[in-house]
Amino acid sequence: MAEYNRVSECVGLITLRNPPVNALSAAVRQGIVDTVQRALSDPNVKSVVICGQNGIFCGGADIKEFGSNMTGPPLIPMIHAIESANKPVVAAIEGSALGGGLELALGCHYRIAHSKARLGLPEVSLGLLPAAGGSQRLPRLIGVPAALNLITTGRHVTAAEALQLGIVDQVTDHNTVAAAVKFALSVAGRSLDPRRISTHPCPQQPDLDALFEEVMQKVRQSARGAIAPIACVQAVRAAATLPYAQGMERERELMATLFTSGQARALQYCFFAERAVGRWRMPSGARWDTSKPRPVHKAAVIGLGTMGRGITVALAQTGLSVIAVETQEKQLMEAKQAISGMLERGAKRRGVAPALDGVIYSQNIQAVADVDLVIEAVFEDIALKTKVFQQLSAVCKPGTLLCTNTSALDVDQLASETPNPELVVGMHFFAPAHVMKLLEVVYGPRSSPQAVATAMQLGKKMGKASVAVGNCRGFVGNRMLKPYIEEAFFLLEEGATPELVDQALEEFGFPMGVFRMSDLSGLDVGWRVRKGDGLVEPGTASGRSARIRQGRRYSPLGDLLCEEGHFGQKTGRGWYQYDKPGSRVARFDPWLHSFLGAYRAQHGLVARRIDHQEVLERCLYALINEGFHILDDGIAAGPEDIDVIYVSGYGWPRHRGGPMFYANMVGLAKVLERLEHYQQLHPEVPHLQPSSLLRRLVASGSPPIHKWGEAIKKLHSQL
Ligand SMILES: CC/C=C\CC(=O)SCCNC(=O)CCNC(=O)[C@H](O)C(C)(C)COP(=O)(O)OP(=O)(O)OC[C@H]1O[C@@H](n2cnc3c(N)ncnc32)[C@H](O)[C@@H]1OP(=O)(O)O
Repeated sequence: MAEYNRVSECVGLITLRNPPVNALSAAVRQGIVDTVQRALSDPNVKSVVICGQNGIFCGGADIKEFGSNMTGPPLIPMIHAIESANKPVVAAIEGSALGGGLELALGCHYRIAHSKARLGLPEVSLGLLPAAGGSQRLPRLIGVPAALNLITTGRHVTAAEALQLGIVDQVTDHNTVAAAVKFALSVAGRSLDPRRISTHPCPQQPDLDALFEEVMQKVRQSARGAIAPIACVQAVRAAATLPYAQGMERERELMATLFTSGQARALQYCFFAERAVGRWRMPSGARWDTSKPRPVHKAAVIGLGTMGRGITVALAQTGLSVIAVETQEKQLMEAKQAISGMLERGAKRRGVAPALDGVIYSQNIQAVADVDLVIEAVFEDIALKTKVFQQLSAVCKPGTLLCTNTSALDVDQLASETPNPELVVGMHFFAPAHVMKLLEVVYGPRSSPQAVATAMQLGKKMGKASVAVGNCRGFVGNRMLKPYIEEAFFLLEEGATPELVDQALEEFGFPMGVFRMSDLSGLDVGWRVRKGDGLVEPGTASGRSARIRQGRRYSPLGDLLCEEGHFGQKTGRGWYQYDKPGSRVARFDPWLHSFLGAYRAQHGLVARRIDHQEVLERCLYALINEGFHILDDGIAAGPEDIDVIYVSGYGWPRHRGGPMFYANMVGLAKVLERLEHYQQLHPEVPHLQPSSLLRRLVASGSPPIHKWGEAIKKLHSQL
């Protein structure tokens, strides 16, 4: 797991070997301890180089080991042994040096990086802190403000930035190991005292207290209840104010709390879940590893409204050539200007040239004749989309993949309007499409595995968390959102306020509660859908019967606000009021509160006191319950798919792992018991009726989440 060679006669070369990322597993740590010892005791060796195989230095501690009893040599003494060595040790950094990998490099006396390498201490994103001395060495090396920034955000820096910050000593465009060996030869015999970072004092910083106060405030605000970022600030404070040994002790104490926390488990689950969703599978048995994607060199986007523009930008930024089609000349010109602006701003942020030439604009659908893939993003209207699909089928070369960007329409129905339904998939982007991480790739029973593989690969290229899901109303994300929103409406009827509901959800960790979110996205969106479903009735009827529609409890509150022209932020009025249309600061709306009072009186509803716990249980368990239905129906292949969708697209707090992980943490029996409780109180609400999968999982002993897949298979085979 760590190979030893002597090169250039007097350099001991240690190569970490643990594919794919040379994580510091017990065997790798043992290998490092042994090979360092060997190099130091060999009188012919004057200096040492540590590198990683296959162009990657080290991806950090082996995260898979965290859940089990850790064995093997611990990291901290291993790194100390390197730092206190009497021969210079040089880290040759290619690919990544992350977490424990960078901490290992910080224990070395010198660091040489390849220009394409990335370095960072991302432990915070796993619910941890850099506890192999990273929180104590980095501030000593680069100063407190820069170290705070890196450690609390977990961001990766380029080699150029690492050089500028002083993390690395040299950057090379050539063979990094060769450069490190040359460097190691040049420094052999030099005094190492100034190179041992742990012996440095932290660089002086004026007004340290004010700095930590300010950073702590910022971190608390953005952490939304996550504890690791706060512990990171505390650890860096220890580096700035305590001698090294005491700082290390503080680092150890803080890590001990984080290491066993539910948040760390949730965040580490998210790390693996995000990778697991790439290994998609369909109910037909088709899978990621047996389905070859088609190459996509040229793509087209049809319809350049908000979604089409964002999708065009996302595609162009991957380096694809894109034909952007909009039939109306004025809209085409406006879109061209908007897309160019987005490309220019994005390129400026990333320090690259804007891909303006990658987009060709056209008013004519014939222009897409030779593309490999089309994403249709016209208005959400099945008749319009059907017409576009029929035109595309006539125009495109054989084999072109036809994708529809829809959040609600039936992908199968569209597919059935084309001569080649196997080439049709849904690509559900989230606005703004060039920014939002999530992409639902929606397959129907006739979508070919190759079409799914191609859309999934394209999503990955665009940097999206791409999740393959089956076709159903609302797919996964919006289907689960429906009971969540409905429960929030019911809570208002029963006595809650938008402020109370939102506060409970925001304290849970959502960036916005359901009502602030609804004001942002526009109340008219849901109104249009409910009208389409025949649920909206002109509103003077009163009493319970007026609130039962299509045989189930219905709250017309959202419809009534829309009838008043209160569409949310865009009209300046919604569940809150705003200074002016378009303004974002939500304020208490006295009108809304008297409206709610009058509504309750009209319907004979008596307001009662509702607490945060009830808000969370009713909104979240209703949403989770729908997640179990989705798993049972085979719409999502596993709980990870649902959780990645919710964390990357719906603001579910990452440190709570996603709705299904949260249910697993709360305990399935408890979720079932609370759903049964609320269902008894509200028998006319079907979404509170516990899913049969949830019942069966509880009956089978509530297996842990990583065993649900197996349990579901077994339960299905028993049906
Ligand atoms: C005392 C505690 C001390 C230290 C704490 C730590 O060091 S915590 C770990 C800190 N390190 C990280 O957070 C890095 C995590 N990894 C990554 O960011 C990326 O994997 C990386 C290294 C940039 C490579 O990205 P790439 O896109 O090339 O590959 P991918 O992410 O798909 O990973 C490939 C497979 O490797 C597995 N993996 C990656 N890192 C680790 C790790 N640190 N431990 C265990 N496994 C790791 C990853 O799950 C993938 O596995 P697969 O089975 O193929 O899905």
